Amino acid sequence: MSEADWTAWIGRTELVEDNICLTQALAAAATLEPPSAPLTTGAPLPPLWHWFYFLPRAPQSQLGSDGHPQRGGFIPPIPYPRRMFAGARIRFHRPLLIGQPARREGVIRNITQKTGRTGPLAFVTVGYQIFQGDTLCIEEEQDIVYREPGTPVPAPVPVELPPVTDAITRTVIPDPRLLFRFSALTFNAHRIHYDRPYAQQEEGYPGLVVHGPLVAVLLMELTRHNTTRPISGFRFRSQAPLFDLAPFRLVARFGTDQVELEAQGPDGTSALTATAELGGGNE
Ligand SMILES: C/C(=C\C(=O)SCCNC(=O)CCNC(=O)[C@H](O)C(C)(C)COP(=O)(O)OP(=O)(O)OC[C@H]1O[C@@H](n2cnc3c(N)ncnc32)[C@H](O)[C@@H]1OP(=O)(O)O)C(=O)O
Repeated sequence: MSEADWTAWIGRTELVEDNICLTQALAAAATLEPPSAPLTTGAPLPPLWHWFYFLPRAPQSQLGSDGHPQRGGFIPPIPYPRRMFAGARIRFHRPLLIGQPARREGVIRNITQKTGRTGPLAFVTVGYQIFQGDTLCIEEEQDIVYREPGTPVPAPVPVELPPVTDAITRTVIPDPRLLFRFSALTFNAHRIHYDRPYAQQEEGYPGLVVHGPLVAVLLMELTRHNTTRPISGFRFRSQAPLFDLAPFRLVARFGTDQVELEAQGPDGTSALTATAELGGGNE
């Protein structure tokens, strides 16, 4: 299938309705262990937790061998086999309220083909708007990248990371239980996150791959628990994969109106960078 055929997907839309149910928020809280008060019906859903709703509904018979829904429905039929979450940009207008229905309108915004250091890359940019009633609560753009089979990725060689004195840090142990729970919360059956022989033999990774959105959520959690200000925006880019083979470090540097965030791999690689915008200031 040619690139021209994929680009016919630009403008394709998808509507998903859901209830921002308490059960799912409690499952997320059990996984992420926020230090704040337990969530209740009517409370605001923490930022980025909308990823635990509007879950994929492809029947089992319509999953691809990688575990994702077969392409060619909403997502274009890019022929490259290896899918990764590359990044996202999000604006939070008003928190979603737990216990109320919501709807997510999606659209394929763009499809671009590039050649990276690792080989050909096809980026699909998906736009989302999430509403409760008539109120636009969240706007988001996600970049998904598709890659050809490549040479196996070597395991990172852990080094002693330099101490950080001007930032808040947290070390995360990405064990398979955490990855499994995050896959379950997002109903994401992609086998690179839980099926080690598949991740190693079919996609060439040295271990289970840590979800980019999990790292982003953990950085958001670090941010929101260290400020009283609302989060008005968030953007991140996954630059290198993290694996379940060794702990990684989260770093949050608070500025006046924004927080610069980073996830550092065990070898010191900057695996994911993000920026959280703080609202409620003097703007
Ligand atoms: C959920 C879920 C899946 C996952 O969570 S997978 C785990 C999370 N994601 C990752 O670990 C991805 C980590 N990133 C990478 O491995 C590399 O960035 C990637 C995507 C393989 C690209 O590396 P390259 O070395 O081949 O690319 P270059 O640095 O040479 O750049 C080439 C052009 O591509 C643009 N680009 C690169 N990375 C990104 C990115 N993350 N976001 C947007 N654009 C990117 C780069 O700017 C270059 O563009 P030019 O226009 O300047 O040529 C699930 O599946 O649901």
